[in-house]
Amino acid sequence: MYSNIALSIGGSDSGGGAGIQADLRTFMALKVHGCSVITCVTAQNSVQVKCVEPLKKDTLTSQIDTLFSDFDIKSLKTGMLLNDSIINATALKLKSFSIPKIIDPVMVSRTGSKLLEDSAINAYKKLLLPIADLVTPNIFEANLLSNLDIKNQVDIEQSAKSIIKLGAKAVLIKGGGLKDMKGRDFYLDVNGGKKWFINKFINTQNTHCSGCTLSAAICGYQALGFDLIESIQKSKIFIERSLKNSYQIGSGPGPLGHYQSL
Ligand SMILES: Nc1ncnc2c1ncn2[C@@H]1O[C@H](COP(=O)(O)OP(=O)(O)OP(=O)(O)O)[C@@H](O)[C@H]1O
Ligand SMILES: Cc1ncc(CO)c(N)n1
Repeated sequence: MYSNIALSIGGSDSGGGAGIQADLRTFMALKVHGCSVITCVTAQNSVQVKCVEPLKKDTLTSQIDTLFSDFDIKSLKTGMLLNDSIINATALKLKSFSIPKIIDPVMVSRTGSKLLEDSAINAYKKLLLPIADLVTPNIFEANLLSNLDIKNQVDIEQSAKSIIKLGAKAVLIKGGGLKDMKGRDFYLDVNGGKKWFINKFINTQNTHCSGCTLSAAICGYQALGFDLIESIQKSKIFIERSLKNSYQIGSGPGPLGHYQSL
């Protein structure tokens, strides 16, 4: 029986750069069997998100139930959850699973489109952060979760403290959104454990869904049995290699090169 199984709960990116497609590629590169629960379908390429359609609540929950009734899923991550209703339904299901849960609070695409309705930020704070083993906001998302305007390293550490107060067991704030912080991510946990995880700056425009890839890699390494800190460490190596191997497929930022990573 093959038991290295991970689950991604998120949106489909028709361009194949982000969302479920990026997560499954990441799992595959780590030799983890990837399952997926689609929350919504996006019509997306490298320059725009043209339309978004959420799935019906029953279709969403049925995917989760069907997977857990048969597979021994070892870890899971969430990505694009779009609205209150999807966050509510997902949180209700996830509460009962005692596997590592990584919450990537996807809010806006690299091309600037909203992937989360404004009114749903509170649902993230109330329902998902309290059940998160790790939450992985970028700078923009950390600002919204902590009501700050992060400008530097000190602000990042302050924001992480606020996010822990919302109930997450650990937080990893990704520095990619600040000019001098690309590759530098700050980790803080509920026990006061803290660490800067740093990878080399890679000079590329092809960073479409570097965030999805990082959280999927952490989830994948946890499915392989590594603890959280080891999983983050390994994922930072994975992300650096994937950024080095990234490529352009349209006129905007291209995807990461997961396959060439190992
Ligand atoms: N140019 C870069 N060189 C090296 N590492 C980078 C670079 N840009 C981002 N990273 C790293 O990639 C990971 C993802 O960070 P980023 O801040 O880009 O996430 P994100 O904004 O959620 O991405 P996306 O919205 O595209 O999914 C982090 O570990 C970050 O440090
Ligand atoms: C479906 C989906 N999930 C996540 C992102 C984040 O970049 C995206 N652009 N699309």
